[in-house]
Amino acid sequence: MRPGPHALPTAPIASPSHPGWRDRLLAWRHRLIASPRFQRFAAAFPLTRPTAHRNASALFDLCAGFVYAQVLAACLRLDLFRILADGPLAPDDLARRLDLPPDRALCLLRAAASLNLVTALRDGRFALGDLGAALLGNPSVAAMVAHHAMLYDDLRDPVALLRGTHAPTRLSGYWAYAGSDDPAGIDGAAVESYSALMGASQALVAHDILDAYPLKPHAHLLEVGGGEGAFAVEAARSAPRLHVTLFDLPPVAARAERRFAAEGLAGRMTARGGSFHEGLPHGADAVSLVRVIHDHDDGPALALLKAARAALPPGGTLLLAEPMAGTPGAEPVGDAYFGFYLLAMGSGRPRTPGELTGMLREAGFARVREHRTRRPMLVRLLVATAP
Ligand SMILES: CC(C)=CCC/C(C)=C/CC/C(C)=C/C=C/C(C)=C/C=C/C=C(C)/C=C/C=C(C)/C=C/C=C(C)/C=C/CC(C)(C)O
Ligand SMILES: C[S@@+](CC[C@H](N)C(=O)[O-])C[C@H]1O[C@@H](n2cnc3c(N)ncnc32)[C@H](O)[C@@H]1O
Repeated sequence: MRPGPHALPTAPIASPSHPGWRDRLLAWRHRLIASPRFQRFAAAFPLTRPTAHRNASALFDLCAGFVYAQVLAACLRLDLFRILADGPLAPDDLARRLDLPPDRALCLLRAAASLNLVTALRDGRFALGDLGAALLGNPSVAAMVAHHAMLYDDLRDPVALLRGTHAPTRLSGYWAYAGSDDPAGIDGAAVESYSALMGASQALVAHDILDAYPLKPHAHLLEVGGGEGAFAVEAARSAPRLHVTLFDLPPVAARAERRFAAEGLAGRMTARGGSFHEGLPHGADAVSLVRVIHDHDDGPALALLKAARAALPPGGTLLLAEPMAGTPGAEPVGDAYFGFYLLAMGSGRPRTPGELTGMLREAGFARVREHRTRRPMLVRLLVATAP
């Protein structure tokens, strides 16, 4: 387990012995909301009823979220959405296809319908729901849900995880490079599973990044921590004159190399193996870090940004793309999901665009701008220029 908590940027805090009027107002509001009498009143009074119901519902969802996630996991394991892809089916037919007793199948179908994963039709049959249909188009999400079994185990005692007293986590074993003293020495078997998961899920983010920042103006991209090369391949396809060098741990780079050959792109794409903690190859006019910086604690993350700066010529461009903390409308994705995910992994943390901008400046980049992506929940993009 990693040592103590990270130092975080601090904001001025009102002294608890002299609370300001805002603190007193907040304390009064919280006492009121905590009062069972007020809760009963607010749930009945027409002007407060909608907010009271919304809050009660939000709190219930927080209590029950892990059950909802297991309903989803069961649907995916039983292949329910693919079974329904050809059209609605009666519960008995579904029970047979799912290999479940009829009453258990109905239990799952009703649960899935309540979560908009499937739809209960008036004639008693069940059809795909909007969310189930969306999942069919994103097979990598199903792979993510399956691998969450490890995260479930690691979150069994969240306080031990926070205190650093947890036994070694399953995710820290899965992500072999997390906390490794010799990442370049990691063997092929240790990278196979996470590389395949990342390769599949890169489809979720690659187009969003390339649409937000077209690479056509560049001659040579160094794709750092590029995994099996899904982003690198999309980048090369989006800019037909672009040369791409992918840099990753040796066994991962070997997987990417095979992919470039299979895609017929070996002429302008190469993969190099090594550890980026030892520096980066020079010669590219753009460097990309896709879902890489958040894996690393502040010291190594800053060192990597400095290595990227050193690898670029004056005017060169750095693309930093990953899910970020504090994303408006998706705060729980960055701060809760990735915050705890990376805690379980034992390395890194999600950072706000402001924190990353500060690190990029400290690493020597001159201009940092955010380019809006289509789905900031999944990936945001900072583009920095080397002076
Ligand atoms: C048809 C008509 C007329 C109207 C329909 C109404 C309408 C507009 C409906 C919308 C339908 C639609 C297009 C829906 C689309 C939904 C999509 C695209 C959903 C996408 C969901 C994506 C999800 C849930 C992604 C999940 C990603 C996860 C869990 C990622 C995890 C990543 C990890 C663990 C990464 C680890 C890497 C590390 C270690 C942190 O570095
Ligand atoms: C979370 S994955 C992201 C992969 C890919 N960029 C994506 O978005 O799918 C992080 C990548 O960084 C690579 N990596 C981790 N430590 C590394 C190191 N010290 N040197 C080079 N690559 C490393 C991993 O092998 C992995 O492919």
